[in-house]
This record gives sequence, structure tokens and C-alpha cells, in this order.
Amino acid sequence: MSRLDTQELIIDVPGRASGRALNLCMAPGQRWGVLGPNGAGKTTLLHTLAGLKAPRSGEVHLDGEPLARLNRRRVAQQLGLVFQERQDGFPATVRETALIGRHPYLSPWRMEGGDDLCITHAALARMDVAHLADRLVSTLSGGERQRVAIATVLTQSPTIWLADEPTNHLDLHHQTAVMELLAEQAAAGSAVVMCLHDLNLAARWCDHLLLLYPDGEACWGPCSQMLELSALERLYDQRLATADIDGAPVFVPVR
Ligand SMILES: Nc1ncnc2c1ncn2[C@@H]1O[C@H](COP(=O)(O)OP(=O)(O)OP(=O)(O)O)[C@@H](O)[C@H]1O
Repeated sequence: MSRLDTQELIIDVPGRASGRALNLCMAPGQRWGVLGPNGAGKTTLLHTLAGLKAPRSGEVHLDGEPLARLNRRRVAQQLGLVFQERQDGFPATVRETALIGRHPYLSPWRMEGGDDLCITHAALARMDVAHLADRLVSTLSGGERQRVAIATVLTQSPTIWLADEPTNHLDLHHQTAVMELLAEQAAAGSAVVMCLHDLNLAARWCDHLLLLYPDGEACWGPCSQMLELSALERLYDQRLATADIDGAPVFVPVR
């Protein structure tokens, strides 16, 4: 199982002051939610944690080693990223797309084999898109595409999940299914980090939260300490009302 740490990390949001350096430890089994208003830097942080974007300063460590110095194939076997935005570069079916998750395990000249197909089929079935396996991804609805994107990371079997708004486009049933999947991955020993706009999903399914403010300020810790009404109201510049329902706090905007 893998651990992701940040040391004095400042993400590079253009034109913004550096704010507070992030010293995070995302350990196996933990479910981190990253919350913040539009433009606060959630996607920038996730891409920095994945090694796709250079930080302004500081470092990201994977199992104690600087991510920037690790072999990318090794990183791809451990770390999976569900992107917020996807572009279909060329026409591909749902099965072909999900099979990409197996590529970190294949040598350059090896085609996907029976095992890879089985893992892919299981992931598509888990995300309720196996019946779409032969369809071109470009013909899918937004929610179906989102479920294929998550199935693709599931085929990759990462021990660190970085999910950028994983419930985007999903109906209530599939939102719950995706949050349950991420909780299961954490229970099996993965570290899960997800950017969420839905406070209530975060309150119900995360055990740690990072609050990112638009000026670069940040605070983080266990959910029990971070779900504080006034801090959340300041985060979103929005008055909120809260109540406990089914064992978790629920937040609604006050008009
Ligand atoms: N290439 C770029 N050039 C200039 N500004 C950029 C660039 N990339 C990102 N930004 C800015 O950096 C800030 C952080 O963007 P980011 O996508 O990380 O925010 P976010 O918190 O994920 O927002 P959202 O909730 O809207 O998805 C935004 O203000 C964005 O406009």
C-alpha cells in the first residue's frame, strides 16, 4: 500500500500569492476530501499530487521518495487520476478506453491479454457500463462517460486514488455507488483523495478534509474537526444551515 506526503508544498496558481504551504500525509485507508470554491486550486492540487504539474515550491513524496524522481511507469502502477475534463482524442470504444488502465502493467510490445480483459470487464460491470462495452465513448451521456472514466482507473488498480469531482454528471444512485466504491478502495488499503463540491457527500464519506481558500490559505485535519459551520461559511462565502441526519451532518444554503 502507498502513502502520499507533501512537504512545504505550494501549488502554482498563476497570479496568486503563495498562501499556506501544505504539509499533508495521505495514508493508506484514508479518505480525503478537498473542498473549496471555484478557482481555489483543487484541480491544480490534484495534478500536482499526480506529478502532472510542477509545484511553485516544495515536494510531493510517494512512499517517502520525491515523486519527480520516480519512474513514471512505477508511478502509474500506484497512482490513478480521475480527470475532471476529458477529451476524446480519437474514436475508441468503452472497452478500449477502460483497457488503457492496464497499460502501466504491459511491456511496450505486449498486447492486452485475457487477464487484462477480465479485469476490464469486472470494472465496467462494477460501474454499471458493461452493456456499453462496444459503444464509442463519444456517443455516451455525461454520466455514462464519467462512469467509464472511473472504471478505467479501477482497471489500473492504483493504491492511491486522486479523483477530481468523481460524482460529476452522476444521478443520486450512481453518486452513492461511486462514493461507496471509493470507500471500499480505502477499506482495502488505498489512500483516496477527492475534490468535491458537495459538502454533504464529503461529510458522509470522507474522514479527512482539506479546505482550500481562494487566497491560498488552507486548513486540514480529521472531518470531525473540519466540518465547522463558520469555517465552511467563510470557505464558500455562503450562509449555511446544518442538521444531523442518518449519523452525518447535512448542510444546506440559507437564502
Ligand atoms: N494555464 C492557466 N493560466 C492562467 N490561470 C490558470 C491556468 N490554469 C489554471 N488557472 C487558474 O488557476 C485557478 C485554480 O484553478 P483550478 O482549476 O485548480 O481551480 P478549482 O478549485 O479546481 O476550480 P473549480 O471548482 O472551478 O473546478 C483558477 O483561477 C484558474 O483560472
